[in-house]
Amino acid sequence: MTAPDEQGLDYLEVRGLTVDFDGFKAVDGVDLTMLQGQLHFLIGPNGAGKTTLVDALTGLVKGTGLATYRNKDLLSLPSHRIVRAGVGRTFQTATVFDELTVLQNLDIAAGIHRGAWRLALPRRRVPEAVEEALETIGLSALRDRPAGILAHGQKQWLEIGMLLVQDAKVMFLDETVAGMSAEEREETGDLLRRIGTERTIIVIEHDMDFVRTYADVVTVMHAGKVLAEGSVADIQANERVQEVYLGRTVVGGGTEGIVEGADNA
Ligand SMILES: Nc1ncnc2c1ncn2[C@@H]1O[C@H](COP(=O)(O)OP(=O)(O)OP(=O)(O)O)[C@@H](O)[C@H]1O
Repeated sequence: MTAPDEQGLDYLEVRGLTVDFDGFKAVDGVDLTMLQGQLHFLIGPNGAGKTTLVDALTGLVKGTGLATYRNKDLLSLPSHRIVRAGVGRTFQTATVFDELTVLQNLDIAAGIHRGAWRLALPRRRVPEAVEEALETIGLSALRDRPAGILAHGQKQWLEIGMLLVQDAKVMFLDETVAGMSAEEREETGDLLRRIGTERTIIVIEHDMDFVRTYADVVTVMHAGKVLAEGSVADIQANERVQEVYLGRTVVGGGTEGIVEGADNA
């Protein structure tokens, strides 16, 4: 098989990633390869270590092992250098500035690549990347409105827009569709597919309908470790995954369902 880089694809490689909180391994020897162009979902019961894994890869907690992106070892970089290396994330709770307009939020996010003195200069026109991001996230018409008036789903899209203008090539999205309407979920899934072709996107998700509809690859975590990885069908057929989610083995090992009863896991 040709290696991803030989095909000109970007990827993030994680080997033996461990996060130890005073002797408790919240992430315990995780190996993962996340490839550009695939929507990669990270699922698992509460406390499985999903957010801690992302925290370690984005410099918020200390991890050991290896995490390589474009020849950079993410585990040795402070969080602001990880952002500059092209790796960004959203949080479970939106972190937009409510009093600032949609445009100002994007402009500030775009500023991470400008020096401090240039950031202070007045801007004559909206940068192209910001215009493009507004269009992509579907908020052009609301550009001059304060972010505080946005609906829940729109705030999440603005956060994604902020990653776009930061030129994040790797995006970790933490429970992005939680609390969204069915329509907003569909729009979000379409948005992820559109921006995902040129990026490496990893979504932490509990909404199994969303996972089933949009995932190319699913990694299931349990107790800090990778329990299983594969397509949605592979994961649904995996008895260990069924046991973890439902606390029992499904009779007949049915493929439908594992995750059917697990939406609130
Ligand atoms: N700073 C910390 N100190 C000690 N333990 C922590 C810390 N942060 C997280 N943990 C523990 O690590 C484990 C993994 O937590 P984490 O939030 O990564 O799980 P998760 O899979 O993201 O869960 P959820 O789906 O509920 O967000 C949990 O047992 C949690 O209590």
